[in-house]
Amino acid sequence: MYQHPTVSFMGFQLCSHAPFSIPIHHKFQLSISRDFRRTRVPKPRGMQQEEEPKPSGKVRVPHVLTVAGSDSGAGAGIQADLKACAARGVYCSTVITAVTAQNTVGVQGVNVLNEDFVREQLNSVLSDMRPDVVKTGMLPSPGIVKVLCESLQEFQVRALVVDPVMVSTSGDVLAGPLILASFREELLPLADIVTPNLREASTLLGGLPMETVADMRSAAKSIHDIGPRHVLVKGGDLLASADAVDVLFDGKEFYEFRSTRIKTLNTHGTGCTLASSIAAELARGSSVLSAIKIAKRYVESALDYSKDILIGGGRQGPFDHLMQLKNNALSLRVGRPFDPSDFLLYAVTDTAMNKKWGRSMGDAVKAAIEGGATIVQLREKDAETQDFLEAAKTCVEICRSHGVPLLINDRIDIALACGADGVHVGQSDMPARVARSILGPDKIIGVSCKTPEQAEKAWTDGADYIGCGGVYPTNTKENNITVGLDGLKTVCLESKLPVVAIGGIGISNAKPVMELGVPNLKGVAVVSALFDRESVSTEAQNLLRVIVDATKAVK
Ligand SMILES: Cc1ncc(COP(=O)(O)OP(=O)(O)O)c(N)n1
Ligand SMILES: Cc1nc(C(=O)O)sc1CCOP(=O)(O)O
Ligand SMILES: [Mg+2]
Repeated sequence: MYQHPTVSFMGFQLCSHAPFSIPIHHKFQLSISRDFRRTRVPKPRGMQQEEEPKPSGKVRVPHVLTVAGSDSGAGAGIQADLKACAARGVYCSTVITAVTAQNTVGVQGVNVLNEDFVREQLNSVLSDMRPDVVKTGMLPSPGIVKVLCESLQEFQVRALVVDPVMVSTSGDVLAGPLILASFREELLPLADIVTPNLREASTLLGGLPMETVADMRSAAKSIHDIGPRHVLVKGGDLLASADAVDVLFDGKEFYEFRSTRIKTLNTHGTGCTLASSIAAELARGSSVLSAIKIAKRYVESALDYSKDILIGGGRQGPFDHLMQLKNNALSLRVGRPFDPSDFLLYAVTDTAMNKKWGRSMGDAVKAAIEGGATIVQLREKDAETQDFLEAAKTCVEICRSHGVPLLINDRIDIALACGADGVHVGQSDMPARVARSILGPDKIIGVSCKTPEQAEKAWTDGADYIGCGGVYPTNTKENNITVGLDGLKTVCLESKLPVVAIGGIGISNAKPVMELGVPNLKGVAVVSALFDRESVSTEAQNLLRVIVDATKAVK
């Protein structure tokens, strides 16, 4: 018997061109029996994948297949699932069930995919790529639910996470009443975990009121009776509770997860993200309980991180799954890309000198920039970590407001925590290659080099510049080997990276350094010539004049 039903979503007439009711496969009849619990599809958990021989030298990566709708605004749906899995280090393949036109205002249109084509996508992925976990989101027609359940019978996976999407966070209906029966009778009995919000839990239970944590508990129990192994009722919308409370029921015990509400409107896609993060953790081998804990922690961090980002003009914005947008926006505030001319006058701070002259780190940095310093490095050998971080944050603001890059000496952790533009490392510090892998492609990394070999390694390790010295003897750095002007010239001639000269340089001897006239030499880095003086800004002004004049003279 074939029917061509027309389903209405928010006033849109949606027609699945494929039949909703298909001849029932013999195997499938078992799983739609009324006694959901006894007829659960047997799952030999993890057996299939683990028994298969792996080609030698290859690493199997955890893999989630998401079966969901596309969100053109990319805050929810397939796009959220992809980003969440990527953020959690899990591969994510996709079967698209519907394409929605939506943004931060709401859902403007829905186009449901033909269920035969959904089946084709499922076959393609499940037959070849063998996902560990399947996560479902928007399943907009009973036919699609049926196709999915059949595929899950044919291709077994370790776990099924069902996010029973029915209404979008903007209040638009994404799966109509016809789906309810399919969810209850076909999909939920197969699920390892189902993650309804309050409205979805209430709908699944025929409109049960959901006003208290006690209501959530009783809903979790009733939904568990439908067949899923675990039920997580999400209480984010619970008005009666100051905290956000989620309730998990595993058939025996209740667990409550409480967290402080994050004040943000950027919450579009939190449901999809939580479910796909749970799926990702299950794919990595976590138990359901710890998968929920980790997934919740991840979502909370992403929401907190994104609470002030602005995308779209609607009521509810997306958040930043990869927690990168804010950092990028901050580093873009420098206003221009980093350039070797930034090295002309490189000011390097010193804890003891600031103390001696009664200056805060921020005051010292401000004065150096006012005098013309083109780049700043915080080299705080004696500062306590907390004090260093607080002062570094202040210096980041000062430098940003002047468009001057700020680097941190030695301390990658401080650089990350304060949002600095990069780091400077020496031969016995964190290797530049490791620093690059931690800091990513954008941050500036400098390496101290005394020889052409070290300069070559800095280049291959992904550094952006090298510091070469000591050009002259210095009291600022103990036991420092002096390479002299000759040593500096040799390194500059061999280096593939821009070079900044350092060590004992001041107004009286900066001229011969810049007059070496080697193209790679871009400037001088100084500590005591600026910071062990009464007026940092005056010294910076005078030194900059010497450097600029000497540079002009050799051109
Ligand atoms: C620009 C610049 N060049 C060299 C150094 C020295 O770094 P390193 O060799 O790691 O020694 P410390 O400064 O950490 O004592 C530098 N800081 N800046
Ligand atoms: C931090 C540092 N690194 C050096 C190197 O040779 O790599 S010399 C040095 C100290 C530079 O201080 P001042 O300008 O007071 O001489
Ligand atoms: Mg160092």
